[in-house]
Amino acid sequence: MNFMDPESVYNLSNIREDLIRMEDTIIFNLIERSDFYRNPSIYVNDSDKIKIPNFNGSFLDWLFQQHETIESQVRRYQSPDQYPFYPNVIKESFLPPIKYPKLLANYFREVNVNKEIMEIYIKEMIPRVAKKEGDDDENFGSTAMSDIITLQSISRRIHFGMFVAEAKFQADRELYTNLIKDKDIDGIVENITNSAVEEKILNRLLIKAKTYGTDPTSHESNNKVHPEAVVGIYKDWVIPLTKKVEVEYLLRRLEDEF
Ligand SMILES: O=C(O)C(=O)C[C@]1(C(=O)O)C=C[C@@H](O)C=C1
Repeated sequence: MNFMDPESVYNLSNIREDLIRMEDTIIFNLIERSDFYRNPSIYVNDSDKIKIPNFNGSFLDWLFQQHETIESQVRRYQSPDQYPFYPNVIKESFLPPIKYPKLLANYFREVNVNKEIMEIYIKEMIPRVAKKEGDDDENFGSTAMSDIITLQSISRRIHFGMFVAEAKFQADRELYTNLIKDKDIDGIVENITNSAVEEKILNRLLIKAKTYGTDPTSHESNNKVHPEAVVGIYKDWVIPLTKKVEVEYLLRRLEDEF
């Protein structure tokens, strides 16, 4: 899809094609992260572990905030598929704003589940992916960089739920308008769910994770990241959070009349 061409954005098969491409990025990012220990010290605000001058937060917070401040100045967070983890560190860009056409309802910037993504990533995903539990390998910078790239790729995928939601709304305005008026969350969830598509995604992920994590010249299986871990991450969090974004977006959809 092309953000300058709204019709291409409201096409569900175009959106799903992009979601499939993102699977590759996310799997490779998880494989990169799996090369490091769990390194719990980088996720806690504890000066006995890592002392950061003039900063209240974890080492990951510190590094990620520097990134978002810089990236905001090259317009990263103007793009409708990019949502900051630390909205308060965002700066204006010295570049002129990019003039995107209207793609989503006017409150779309307020739908941001990155806080939840961050918590789940640290508590649930990292333990499933990291090479070794517990021990710090002192690769704090590399590990946190790998976390930033992985979190950004997962966040982009999940917030794509808004394009999915908008496409579904436009395909059946009457149905969704009634559900939204009734605040019928269960009805919305039921209608946005396509179990066959979900099953296909999980089956494909298992094959991709096995393939990408294995040396193609070797016959031995030496998976870098457990393929079942990737499937579990999608099944338990990535798809449910995408649906949560869809529901949050749809529940407010009648605020905007376009
Ligand atoms: O493709 C869709 O229709 C979506 O809503 C996206 C998605 C997903 O997260 O991949 C979420 C819910 C559907 O059940 C199927 C897939």
